[in-house]
Amino acid sequence: MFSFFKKKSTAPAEAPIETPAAPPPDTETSASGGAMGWLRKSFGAAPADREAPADQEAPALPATTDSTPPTVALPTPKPEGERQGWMERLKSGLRKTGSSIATVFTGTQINDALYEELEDALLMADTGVKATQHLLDDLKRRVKDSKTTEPAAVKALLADALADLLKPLEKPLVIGEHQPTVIMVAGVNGAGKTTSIGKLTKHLADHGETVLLAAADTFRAAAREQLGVWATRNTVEIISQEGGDPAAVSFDAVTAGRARGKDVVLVDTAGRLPTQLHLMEELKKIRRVVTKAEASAPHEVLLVIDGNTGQNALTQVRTFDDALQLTGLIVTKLDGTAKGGVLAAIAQERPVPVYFIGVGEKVEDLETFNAREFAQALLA
Ligand SMILES: Nc1nc2c(ncn2[C@@H]2O[C@H](COP(=O)(O)OP(=O)(O)OP(=O)(O)O)[C@@H](O)[C@H]2O)c(=O)[nH]1
Repeated sequence: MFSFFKKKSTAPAEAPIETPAAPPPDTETSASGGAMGWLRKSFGAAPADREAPADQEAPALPATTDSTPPTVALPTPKPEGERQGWMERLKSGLRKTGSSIATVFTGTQINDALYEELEDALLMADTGVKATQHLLDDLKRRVKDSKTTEPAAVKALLADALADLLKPLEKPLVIGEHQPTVIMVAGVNGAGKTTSIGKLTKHLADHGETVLLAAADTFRAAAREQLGVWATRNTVEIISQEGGDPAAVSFDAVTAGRARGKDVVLVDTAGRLPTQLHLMEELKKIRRVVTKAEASAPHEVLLVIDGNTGQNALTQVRTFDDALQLTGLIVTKLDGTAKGGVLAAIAQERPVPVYFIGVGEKVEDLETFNAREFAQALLA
């Protein structure tokens, strides 16, 4: 599945633990735990040029025993069979979105009717007015330049236009530039946060990463339990507390992650609607308090969006980005959705990088986002 890179020494696996109540967020704590093995790797290529928020510009945590610079490399090529398998799942997941677009190209002529039909199909796929207009203009230019006369060839040109539009969203998640890499995850209820964190944890753990999970949903027992299951399954530690302040749990987790030499701290937050202003304030507080625990953190602020929600997902990206200065997205549930065009809308209107896309509930159904693969799968 994901591509991981070079691994240095590994430490023995730790037993999963449930920690006691978190300390107050304003107090520096020294959590127990021995030093772990150090790893330096990345999910892929160098970061794209999205500006880091001002409060993320503090120097990186120097607490590392590893003199090797972080690996920032291109994704490891997947074995042929594995790659094929993913493309098949992606294609089948996107079939509902793609089929109505693909039907447009079954005629014999390239004329206004074709473009009108295409416009309708793109809008129906929740591509949004701006991205639809952009794609149509770009496509017409490509058709003219290439003197294309076959509708089937126009479909290939649309795939090119779509891949170019989506390209700025393609960015790998880099792990290893900080010790630990602190990743905060937010999203509306049921978007797939905990599942995506679980899948990420599994892949990180499978590749020898030491992970600490923070169950910052202190109110919903089921959410903590769900995260706890992933922690146990992957033999990683979890900081969990019933009731109390989610920011305090996050603070404790980051402090413990530093003290125990973890590679990654993943903070799972409670689901909330962007319209619930007090809960959005709570998220901002978690972010601030994480920075108190580690000046350079959070290194990633991810929003998980449900691909089924189409244009609503774009609204969520805007609002959460304004509140938290997002560094990346995970788009889930692209399987069976007729609204997969929303990625084009995001690329056009709020291009926050898409680190992963999900096309199912299984671990292998979450993969890194590749613009060309996505465009090809959509118009297959
Ligand atoms: N079909 C499909 N289902 C998914 C995908 N990702 C997650 N799910 C399912 O979506 C449901 C909600 O996922 P959770 O991970 O619990 O969502 P959450 O955002 O943590 O939810 P809250 O804790 O309530 O905010 C679960 O049944 C998941 O199995 C996906 O890519 N495709």
